[in-house]
Amino acid sequence: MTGSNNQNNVPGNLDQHIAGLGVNGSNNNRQNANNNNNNSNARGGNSNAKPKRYIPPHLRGRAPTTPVDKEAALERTSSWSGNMPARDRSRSSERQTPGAPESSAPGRGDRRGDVGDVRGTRGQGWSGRGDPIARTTTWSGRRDDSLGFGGRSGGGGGRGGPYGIWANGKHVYGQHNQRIEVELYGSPDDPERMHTGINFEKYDNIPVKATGDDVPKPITTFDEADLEPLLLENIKLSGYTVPTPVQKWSISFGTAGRDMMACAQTGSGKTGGFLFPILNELFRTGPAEAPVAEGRGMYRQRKAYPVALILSPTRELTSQIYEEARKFCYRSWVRPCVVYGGADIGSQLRQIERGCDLLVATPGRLVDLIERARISLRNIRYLVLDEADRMLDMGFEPQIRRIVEQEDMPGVQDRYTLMFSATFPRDIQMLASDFLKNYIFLSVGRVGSTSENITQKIEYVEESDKLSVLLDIVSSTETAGLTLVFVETKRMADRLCDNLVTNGIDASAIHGDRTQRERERALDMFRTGRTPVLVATAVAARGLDIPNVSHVINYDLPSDPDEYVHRIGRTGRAGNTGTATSFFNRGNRGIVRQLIDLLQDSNQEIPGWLNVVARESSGYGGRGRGRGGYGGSGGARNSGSRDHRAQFNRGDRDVRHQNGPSSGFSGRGGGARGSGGGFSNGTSSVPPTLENDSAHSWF
Ligand SMILES: Nc1ncnc2c1ncn2[C@@H]1O[C@H](COP(=O)(O)OP(=O)(O)OP(=O)(O)O)[C@@H](O)[C@H]1O
Repeated sequence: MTGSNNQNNVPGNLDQHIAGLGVNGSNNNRQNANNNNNNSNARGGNSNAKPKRYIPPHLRGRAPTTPVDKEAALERTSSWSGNMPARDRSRSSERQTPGAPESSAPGRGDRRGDVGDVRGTRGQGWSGRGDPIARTTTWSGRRDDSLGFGGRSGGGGGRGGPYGIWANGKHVYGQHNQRIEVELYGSPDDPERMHTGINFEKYDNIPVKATGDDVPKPITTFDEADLEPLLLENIKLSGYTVPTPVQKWSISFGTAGRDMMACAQTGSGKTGGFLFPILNELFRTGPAEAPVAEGRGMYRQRKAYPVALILSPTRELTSQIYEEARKFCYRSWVRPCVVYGGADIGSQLRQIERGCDLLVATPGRLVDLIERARISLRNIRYLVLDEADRMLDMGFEPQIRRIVEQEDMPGVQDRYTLMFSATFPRDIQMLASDFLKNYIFLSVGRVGSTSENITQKIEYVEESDKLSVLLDIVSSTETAGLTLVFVETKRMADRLCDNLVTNGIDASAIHGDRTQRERERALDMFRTGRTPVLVATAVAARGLDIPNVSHVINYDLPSDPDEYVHRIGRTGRAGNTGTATSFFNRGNRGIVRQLIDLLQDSNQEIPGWLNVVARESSGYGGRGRGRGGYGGSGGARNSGSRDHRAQFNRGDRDVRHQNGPSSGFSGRGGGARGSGGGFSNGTSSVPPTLENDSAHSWF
């Protein structure tokens, strides 16, 4: 695809090697990019010619919708989002080009404006997909608030509304509501809905290991799992027919009442992995006892007492988890709620007041609300740290300790704690143990490994050539779907986005310096295909689940291999396939060994030149890590560790053989190295053993 493809197996020392790769690659790439621009291809053209507009595959052939006045919609949005600063008008790509075809999928930003208008007419229901807070406000108008805010029972169920209640020790379901069902679950042909891909069933071939005392057996199917009927119904409405491995195990751990630390590959269903066991138990057991009222008079009821708390590191991921929770809480007594920074706190407070049983939050906003005495954690029975390794690294750990240890949350013995991530460095595992009791460590695939659904390419590209190569790639007709481009700095994200727009590519940018409104809008534009290229910083690296992302490009490679795993994991989700291309040059030598480990581990092709770089870069392995997990001159990948307790030889059991009849192992033998062949076929009779595993240098 690019000139740098020809550079494999170049002999010579590192500098010659790199210099040669850069020069040749750059010329070819420039040439290619220019050719592409002159040809005015699928995604762009030169700046003089009118660019042909790119239409993502899932929107092709659909009738354009009536254009809407987006600026007016944005203004309406301010009715709920408070005093947001004016949008940066320089992001020309995020405004619809006059006369350009409108996406048939209505943008969330536009619908959000409508929702803002609807808010004053509670109880009428709606079917848009706007702001979750505004939406909940509308829904929540049907609750019987006289019952207080402890989160036990709304009045909706009893009056034919969509809300369930808990009454006389029984779960009384709310009524079906077709509009809400369409809004929550979409329709089968909804382009914004994630469809499982051809490799979904192969998740069962991934080796699973659960270690700890008395590990219960996993469930095999949703139907046989003895799930609460309403949860089962909602799972089916969501289009899930078969549980993914992490769900099979976590549901059984939930039933057994065990804490867990679960590590499973990106896009393999970890959100359901923590929501299902929690909701199953909540649906079965009902709400907590009402807390003793605090304060007096009208202020008495203003504090919420959630029973489940899910903490996640970014606003967008928090919002996404909340959307997932809404699907599975439908018609139940459990009211999900969301709070995160950057959004209007007044709306969030009103939402909380109307009922808050399951709270999804970013740590900063939660601390704010605790300080305002609007949330108490004393009723918490379930605590989830999603992206747990991130939540416990240096940036978040003090806030997490404060929330979990220094407020009124029940202690570790009196709550269930669940931690999930695709990566779990050993040092963070050790730290995490402080928050868990007698937990089960679950690993689906190797800890910190990438999904084999992602084809990983490493291209040698000098800094000065990156833009040309990127233009070449995003302009290529081979590239279908949405493309997510990661850069290291916020400034670079803006600059690159502008460069792409100048070159006729419809792009938007997301990073921490943009207002929340701008961030959400950029994400909406991307999700709906109106700007099929999104330039992002690490803020979009973890957890985001956007259908049709077919290509992730590391314009700037991260220095942390775990960050690499999360970034490329935005594609190749739910059994779909995807491609990740990373630009590598001499500035990235610090990650070369870990990168090779990751590529080997998921049976990817390793360019010959990368091995040469690795050999000649020994000594770079320990540099530039963002946290303490990757030290050492050899640069051994710490995240490859399994359960860190194993080193103490405390009798942990390899329980992979309990994986159920439909499972089986990948047949990768002593790991993926050298075995070739993409996703394993599951027919091998040689499951990996502890001995095989320990042959890996990074265990
Ligand atoms: N059992 C299932 N059947 C069908 N689809 C599923 C199932 N479980 C999850 N999915 C879908 O798979 C996609 C990925 O799930 P999810 O976002 O939970 O992955 P994840 O493991 O948390 O990824 P990440 O590590 O990136 O956070 C989602 O679109 C989700 O709806």
